[in-house]
Amino acid sequence: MQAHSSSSEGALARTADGRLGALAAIEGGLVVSCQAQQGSPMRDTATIARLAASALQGGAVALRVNGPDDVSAVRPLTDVPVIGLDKRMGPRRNIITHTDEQVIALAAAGADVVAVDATAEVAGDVASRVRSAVLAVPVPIMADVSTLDEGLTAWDAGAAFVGTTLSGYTPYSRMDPGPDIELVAELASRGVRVLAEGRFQTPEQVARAFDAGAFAVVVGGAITDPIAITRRFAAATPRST
Ligand SMILES: CC(=O)N[C@H](C=O)[C@@H](O)[C@H](O)[C@H](O)COP(=O)(O)O
Repeated sequence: MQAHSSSSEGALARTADGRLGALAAIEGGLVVSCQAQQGSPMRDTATIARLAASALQGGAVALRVNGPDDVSAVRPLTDVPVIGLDKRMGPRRNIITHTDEQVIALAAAGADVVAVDATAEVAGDVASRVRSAVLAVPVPIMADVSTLDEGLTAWDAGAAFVGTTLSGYTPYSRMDPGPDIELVAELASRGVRVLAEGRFQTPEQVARAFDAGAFAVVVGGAITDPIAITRRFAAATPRST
């Protein structure tokens, strides 16, 4: 078993330019993902900014925001960390930031943390992809992974956070209807700083992720997607087919 603590120290050292606050600000809190896909009535930068402001009033300790335009709009609203990503269509519908150009654009737009796709499916060589992103910008990198192996590799390559974001979205990862708390526990037990993310629907699940060792929990659709929220309630009605 490799020691994984050295990457943690590396992440802290990399953020000693004043960004150390990002780690401390996120620890033990709720991060709210404020995103809307093309085709949604919510897909409008001003609307995303209002979602972000609402999440902040509700107690979010950080925000996760898609694309440089939305990051730029949300940045001036708050001092809490903004995790930027750039989600594109590709072999699957949710390819997260996968080039250094995207990483640099997000940091330039004001992201305090940049999330990258660290799945073998997209990155191929996960270690090289993460290392390259780490060297490209002076802000911490969050590696969005789908499996334990990807998470450990990304952490050893210098990611400041590993997100369970993509578990259930690669063909080889665990496909659970709910959040992958098992992956959170597996990563945390190896000393990885884990952001639990993906398919959280209830506060009880959030508490379970912290019990499993999560550094913080990211919730998206259950808070910020009125279409998905409506569907959940509509499905409980006699009219639902
Ligand atoms: C897989 C993928 O595309 N995830 C994206 C990553 O940023 C977002 O669409 C999710 O909303 C986010 O991860 C939060 O997850 P959830 O909305 O399930 O709470």
